Amino acid sequence: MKRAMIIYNPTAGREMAKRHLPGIIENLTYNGFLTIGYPTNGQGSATMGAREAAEQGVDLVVAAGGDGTVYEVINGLAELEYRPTLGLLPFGTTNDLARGLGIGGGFDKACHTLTKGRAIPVDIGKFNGRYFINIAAGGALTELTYEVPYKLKTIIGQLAYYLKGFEKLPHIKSSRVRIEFNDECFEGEIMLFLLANTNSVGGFERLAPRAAIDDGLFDLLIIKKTDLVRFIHLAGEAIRGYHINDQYVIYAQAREVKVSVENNMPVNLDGEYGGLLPGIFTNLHHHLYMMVPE
Ligand SMILES: Nc1ncnc2c1ncn2[C@@H]1O[C@H](COP(=O)(O)OP(=O)(O)OP(=O)(O)O)[C@@H](O)[C@H]1O
Repeated sequence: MKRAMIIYNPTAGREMAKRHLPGIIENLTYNGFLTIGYPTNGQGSATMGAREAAEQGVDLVVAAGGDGTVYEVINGLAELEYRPTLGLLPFGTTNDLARGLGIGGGFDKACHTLTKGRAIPVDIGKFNGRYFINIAAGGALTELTYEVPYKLKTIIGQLAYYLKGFEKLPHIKSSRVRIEFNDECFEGEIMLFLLANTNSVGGFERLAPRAAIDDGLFDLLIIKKTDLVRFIHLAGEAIRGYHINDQYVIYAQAREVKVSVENNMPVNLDGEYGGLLPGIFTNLHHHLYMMVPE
């Protein structure tokens, strides 16, 4: 029998993971997996669980939670020689990665993907010794995802992020950066930059139109300094995917991106705090195997 570990965050999203756990174990067991559940109990817990699973030679590690749980699991696996296949059960608030990979459509479908889907090689990103799989970002508003308390997300879901965004919007500032990618270099004031590994970022689905999780490249977006009105207008364009040709936007694809800053700038990795700039973002091509729908 193969072995699976379900690393579940009981506090993710509307706190549904615990309720579904017996059904998940039943489903995996019927499909030939000896399955154990691993509840997370705070920061770093999913990382430890994933490491433990790999050391035990488990075949499939399932991140059952939101993007933050996936991020922690990736960080547990990335530096190991033996890396089990990764599966997702999207129980979080936003579930960007799951949406980007077409995993969803209800609990039964997501479970079906774990046992009957395809295992594909996927890229992950590395930044100053940390790893991410969906997005890395810095600058205006990018810190809001890890500033929203999880209790608020449990009560009002994604609205909690929007409220925090509105609260911060009037105070956003530009930052001076130097961003090197391919043979190009941008130096100047920006509102934010973003590196995407899928086209599902922060609930937007057209932000990084060419992003693919297995192409060895990040989609890089740099939003240059604008006034608030223009910035809000750009956000509206981004929902429809019209932002790419805007004069304030630089859009490129790159395998490695180096970012230097004048003042310390925090980095958001998959919605979690990912340390401070400066640093280099590197795409690790086909570093993991993941279960995706057939
Ligand atoms: N038992 C726990 N109690 C409180 N926090 C926890 C617990 N287990 C994990 N965490 C924290 O939860 C965060 C990850 O949450 P996760 O991303 O899974 O859900 P979410 O925030 O609701 O969803 P999303 O990221 O998709 O919006 C991490 O910061 C992690 O440290």
